[in-house]
Amino acid sequence: MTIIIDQPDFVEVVEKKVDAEQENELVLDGGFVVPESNSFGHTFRDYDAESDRKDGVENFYRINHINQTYDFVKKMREEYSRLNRVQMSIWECCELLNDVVDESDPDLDEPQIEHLLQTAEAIRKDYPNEDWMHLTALIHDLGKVLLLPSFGELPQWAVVGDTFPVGCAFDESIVHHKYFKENPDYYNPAYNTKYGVYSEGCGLENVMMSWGHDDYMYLVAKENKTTLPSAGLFVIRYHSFYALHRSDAYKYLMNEEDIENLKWLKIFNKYDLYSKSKVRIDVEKVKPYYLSLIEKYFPAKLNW
Ligand SMILES: O[C@H]1[C@H](O)[C@@H](O)[C@H](O)[C@@H](O)[C@H]1O
Ligand SMILES: [Fe+2]
Ligand SMILES: [Fe+2]
Repeated sequence: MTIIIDQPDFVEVVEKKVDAEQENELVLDGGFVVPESNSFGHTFRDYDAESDRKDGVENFYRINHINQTYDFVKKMREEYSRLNRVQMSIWECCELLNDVVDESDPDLDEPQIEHLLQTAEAIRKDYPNEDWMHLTALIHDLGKVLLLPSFGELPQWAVVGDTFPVGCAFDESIVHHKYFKENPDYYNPAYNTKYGVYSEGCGLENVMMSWGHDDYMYLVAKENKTTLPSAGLFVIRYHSFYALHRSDAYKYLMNEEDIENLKWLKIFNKYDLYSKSKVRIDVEKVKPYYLSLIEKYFPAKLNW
């Protein structure tokens, strides 16, 4: 059995069938083995597969699509740019994430810290010299702390799930697109055309994305003056933007720098998605390595 995975147009990414004993798996990036199914036995990101999680995930997207409006996002960005809630280190935040459950994810019901380490360790194996990618992977979902009381205890629909631009038409490729019909922006002529409030090649940094853990963590990293390269910040900020990195929608909003950074995002996504498994990482064993990266790229305490 083979599964079809969108091919990123990046030379280093290759997929090939492996030998008979691993016949259910695909090799990616010259080492990473892409499992055929998630821990529930379904193909990844199958939002229609019958499972215990299906209805909950669909209901999540219904509420998400109804409420993520241009005005809502604007308010949230203003509110959270103040970063006046908590002071803590990156590692402290990783530990906090253990208390978080993500209701949007059909592929994962493990504690979030497992997912962070599984993603980071998988990338580290295949890209040993790109330490900034290891750290990017470790922190990419930290913004999910928005669900916790000291960060405003936002509802799931305002924190997790795939993201998409607001202020222009919602692309058909977005998961459960039909629920946008209940979003007021869907009927607003200022926001419901191809470009909406944007223009061709304006650059994603000028586009407002639905509010959630991606944009929040990007703000935290940037405002606390991380020295991660621009590709790392891009990965954090757009890793849930599946319409772009999976379906090639909204490409006309990108500028040159976005096009470059998208190559890394496509690589990152394979690890973010397919490393979700029941294989546990020994946290204490890998902790010193990640602490050294945190020290290299971040201040000891950050404002959140
Ligand atoms: O359900 C998942 C989960 O919330 C991830 O953290 C996010 O990045 C994905 O885009 C989403 O599909
Ligand atoms: Fe995420
Ligand atoms: Fe993730």
